[in-house]
Amino acid sequence: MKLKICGMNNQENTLSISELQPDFLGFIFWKDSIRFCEEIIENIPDDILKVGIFVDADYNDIVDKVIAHKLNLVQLHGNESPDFCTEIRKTNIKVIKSIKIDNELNFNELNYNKDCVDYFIFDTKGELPGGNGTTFEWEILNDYNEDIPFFLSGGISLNDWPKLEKFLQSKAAKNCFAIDINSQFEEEPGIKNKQKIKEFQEKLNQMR
Ligand SMILES: O=C(O)c1ccccc1N[C@@H]1O[C@H](COP(=O)(O)O)[C@@H](O)[C@H]1O
Repeated sequence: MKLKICGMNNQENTLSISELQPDFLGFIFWKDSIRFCEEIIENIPDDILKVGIFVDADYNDIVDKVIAHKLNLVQLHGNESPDFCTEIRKTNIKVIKSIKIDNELNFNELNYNKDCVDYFIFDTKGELPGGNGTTFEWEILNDYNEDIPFFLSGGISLNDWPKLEKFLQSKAAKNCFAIDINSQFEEEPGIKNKQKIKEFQEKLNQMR
């Protein structure tokens, strides 16, 4: 199971967390986020894939940031349409599309296919477009029958491990590609706690 650590915005902390060799590091380019990434983070090892997170951003803004930060993937975390995702994907960048989950989501209504997205990220619906710090009932993913792989996200913490381990062994996790962690592993917005992440990663690695 792959690991994505999201909301990095500090050079020193990012390099320190990079030593753990996560599969993905995420950088938030939505200005209203408390984790907004202003500076270009340098010297991240090439085998860690860099994900840029955008919320209803302009096409040109996304393309500019992809080039400036040498991003490998973009995570579209707003109300981006399937057509918009397809246009971004045509630039040869992989697209992760966020789907906000509450108890009413009907997966049959998902109108994104493999032409427009490479992955989904299932996150909890909340006041903010992302980073709300709350989990959703993962059992709802029993209703997900598409073959597009997904990142599981939304308020995941170290305390969730027993529940997460059970979920990952269940049928609902069949297409789960990665676990995405963010606010629950922070000392302050954008600054991640290395020890907590290490502990979580070790548990996850035992399942690989
Ligand atoms: O974290 C943010 O500030 C944020 C802002 C706008 C869009 C996305 C954002 N973060 C993403 O939300 C998920 C869930 O975060 P959390 O675990 O609930 O804190 C996170 O992984 C980011 O991909």
